[in-house]
Amino acid sequence: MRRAARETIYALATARGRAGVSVVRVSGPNARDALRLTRPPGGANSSDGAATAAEHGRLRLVEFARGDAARDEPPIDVGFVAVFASPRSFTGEDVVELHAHGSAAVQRALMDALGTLDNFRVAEAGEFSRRAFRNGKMDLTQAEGLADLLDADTEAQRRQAMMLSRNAAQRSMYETWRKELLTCAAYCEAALDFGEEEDIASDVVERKVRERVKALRDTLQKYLDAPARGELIRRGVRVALVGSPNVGKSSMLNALAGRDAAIVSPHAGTTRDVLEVSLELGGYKVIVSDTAGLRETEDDVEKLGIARALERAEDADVVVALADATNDASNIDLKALNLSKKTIVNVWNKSDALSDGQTRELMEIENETAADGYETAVVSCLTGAGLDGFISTLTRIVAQKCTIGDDASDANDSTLAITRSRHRVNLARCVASLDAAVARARASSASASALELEAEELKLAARALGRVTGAYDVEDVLDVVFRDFCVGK
Ligand SMILES: Nc1nc2c(ncn2[C@@H]2O[C@H](COP(=O)(O)OP(=O)(O)OP(=O)(O)O)[C@@H](O)[C@H]2O)c(=O)[nH]1
Ligand SMILES: [Mg+2]
Repeated sequence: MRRAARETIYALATARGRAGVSVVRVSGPNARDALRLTRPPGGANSSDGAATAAEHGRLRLVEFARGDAARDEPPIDVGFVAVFASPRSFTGEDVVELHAHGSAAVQRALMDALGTLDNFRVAEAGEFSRRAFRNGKMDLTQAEGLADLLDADTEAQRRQAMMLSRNAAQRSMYETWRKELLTCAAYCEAALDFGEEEDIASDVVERKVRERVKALRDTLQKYLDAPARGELIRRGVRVALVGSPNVGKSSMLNALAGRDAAIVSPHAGTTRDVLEVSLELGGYKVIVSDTAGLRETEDDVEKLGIARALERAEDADVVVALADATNDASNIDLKALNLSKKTIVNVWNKSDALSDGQTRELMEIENETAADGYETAVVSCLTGAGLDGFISTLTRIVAQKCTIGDDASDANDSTLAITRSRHRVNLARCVASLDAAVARARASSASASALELEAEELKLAARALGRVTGAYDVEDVLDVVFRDFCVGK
């Protein structure tokens, strides 16, 4: 999919379809040729200079025409043109932006006209950003941040993406760590160079390298062990609604979604498959799954549905275990499910149908389960009673999962260290190499070959970190990072 940057690329930078304005972006060595499609307002014969003398970054009012040959033809549209001279542009190349009216016909006519220019072709998805990366305008973590910003639905996603794309905060974390490792590797090599004097070698390695490597290893491990807040904010906190058939799981999904997303019926076993709804709670993205009711069954389709429900519960960050408040038998045995480490909320639904005696009994059970560390709620999806309380409990849990206690700087750090599985994999690789380095050092203290191997492991560890920002092995990761971009970005 990689094509030469010698070609000039163009694409619609704004969404396709009807809008007030749409922007076509052109980037590459011949980008200024796009100015040949522009002429001063009033036609070719009015005083010249609108296009060719365009000032860097300034919008100029122009007419768009089909090309040099058709100067006397009526214009395609009237709009603005802006020129960003290399290297002061998004891609680092010469960039020209054509701002026209946002209609399908104008967009098509402009794109067709650009297609007639020599060495021009339509951009591939993410190609502008890829060129920006190649020209050193951003590193991979910033490119990922930009992709996240384009995808951001919630406030927390937007904030995190801005931090990644603008401040290069993630890059500086990884670069600091990488430099530390390269420094340590350099000490090892320096010790090797003075190898004849064994004392110097062991002294340097012992004091400087080992302590520093161990400290860094522990720091990185801390980030790996910390809850994956950055990832959670990006992909959303997963909440699974599980319970016996007919307890009101689908009713709860509909109540949370504020619409009839799932079928509700008095027949036990109505929901067979997993149904997902995305919501925003407290500024965070939440994905709620309605699942098939759990019970013994001979029905093959229902069995499949139940298997999926259990899988969903295991994958979820929060499990909402629903039961029918009027029916003790509807409580599921949570211990039988593999839900260790999950946050569990016990919800008793249908509180509207409780007798006074049942209400008292339920309150006792509620107190017991709360004492066991579970969150609890008593609600009625039918009347809406208790739902506000339940939703604020859920919001609190979601916010806790996405943020961290009091130390704000620590919160930012641990949220930013890992925002994608790509980062996690490389961080884990780095820690593995550091462990290997420590093991080498321990196995044969300060012998020349051990030092050499130790330096090698440290460089491998540094390389794993470099992969995150794009300092190494760029070709392997480019397609992964840029594949999610749309055409025109
Ligand atoms: N009285 C009362 N009935 C409710 C309440 N919530 C749900 N129901 C009824 O309970 C029945 C089952 O509701 P569903 O939401 O379909 O239950 P479910 O847990 O999704 O059931 P399955 O998909 O079969 O597992 C329906 O007839 C609902 O109208 C409630 O709060 N009070
Ligand atoms: Mg259902």
